[in-house]
Amino acid sequence: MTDSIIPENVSTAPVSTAEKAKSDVLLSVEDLRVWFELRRFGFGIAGYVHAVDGVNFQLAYGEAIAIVGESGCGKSSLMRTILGLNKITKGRITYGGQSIADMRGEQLRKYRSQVGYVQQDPYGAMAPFMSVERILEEPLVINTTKNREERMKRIERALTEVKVSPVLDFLPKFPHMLSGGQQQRIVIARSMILDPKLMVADEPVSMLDASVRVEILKLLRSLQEKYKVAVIYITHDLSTVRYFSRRIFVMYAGNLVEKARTEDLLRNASHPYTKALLTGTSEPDANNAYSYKDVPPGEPPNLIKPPAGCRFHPRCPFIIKGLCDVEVPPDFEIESEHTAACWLYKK
Ligand SMILES: Nc1ncnc2c1ncn2[C@@H]1O[C@H](COP(=O)(O)OP(=O)(O)OP(=O)(O)O)[C@@H](O)[C@H]1O
Repeated sequence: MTDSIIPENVSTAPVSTAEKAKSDVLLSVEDLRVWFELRRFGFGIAGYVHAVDGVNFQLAYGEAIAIVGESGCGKSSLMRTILGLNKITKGRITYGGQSIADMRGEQLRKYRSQVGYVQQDPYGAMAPFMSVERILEEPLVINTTKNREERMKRIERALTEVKVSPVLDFLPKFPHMLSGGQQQRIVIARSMILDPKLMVADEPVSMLDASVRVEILKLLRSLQEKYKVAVIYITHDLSTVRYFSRRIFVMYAGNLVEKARTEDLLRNASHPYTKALLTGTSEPDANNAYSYKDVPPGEPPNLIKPPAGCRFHPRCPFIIKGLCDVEVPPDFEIESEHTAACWLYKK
């Protein structure tokens, strides 16, 4: 185990409630806003892209969640901010109780070593001139595993965990010599090699052949369960999350509009946008060829000037005029561990 910046006595057991005791919370995102400046040549700031705009959630030790939403809703901006790559405009992210914006030097290095990252494009994620051995050895060298023998043991263990075999055959290979699925296994091995407490997987299977997607998701799931690593799985594809995460957060135009346990969200989707997403999710059912699905028309809003009130109101078939187009809806409780930011659920 690498040096931890969080107390060692903290439980890594799977969680059962969303309202976690403080000591069970690994990551807390509080009223997070990430706005990107739009610059006009020579005339300063012309406006802001409100990519993440008031996001709140807590992630427990060892918990797997999915953040689902269509392209441009702010998923990657949220993920990059958690990784410390985007500046926080407002709000806070804490890890083990410490604000990541306040971390400096050694503390920041330790935080980064405890957060694994699996990208969408495995080939782009690896230096093409480095062998598998060097790709996996580099984080160990940077994070002061001085002993070469120890490094090799960890590399072999990581490759065995991601089911790449025979291990020794893969060590001298370069990324272009591997299939897409094998490349993603190496990226996963690299993300796990420092024994992270949190892994962020950004569309990890969307660039892979359909035949290997399930295998890679199952692998991530089994590593999550075995090592009790918390996972944030980011995807636009609702059909893949049901096999993966304990909770689903639905993101629309910079906001999390619905949060629920996976089975509750699929059984009792409440926000009109979630319903639309589910309607648009294809199931491998031959009868679908004969059915018509009524998906709400329109496009996601421009995040430079998002609509007032609920951001989904211009597309919503259930709009309450004078309310939805004026006031931002808070999270209303639908059932235990299930909220929807929609005025339809005001008591
Ligand atoms: N560095 C940046 N500067 C300016 N605007 C940005 C920047 N990064 C993202 N954006 C904008 O923020 C909004 C959200 O983008 P983001 O990539 O987070 O969405 P996404 O849901 O991950 O979409 P995708 O799946 O297509 O990557 C988009 O309008 C995007 O153009």
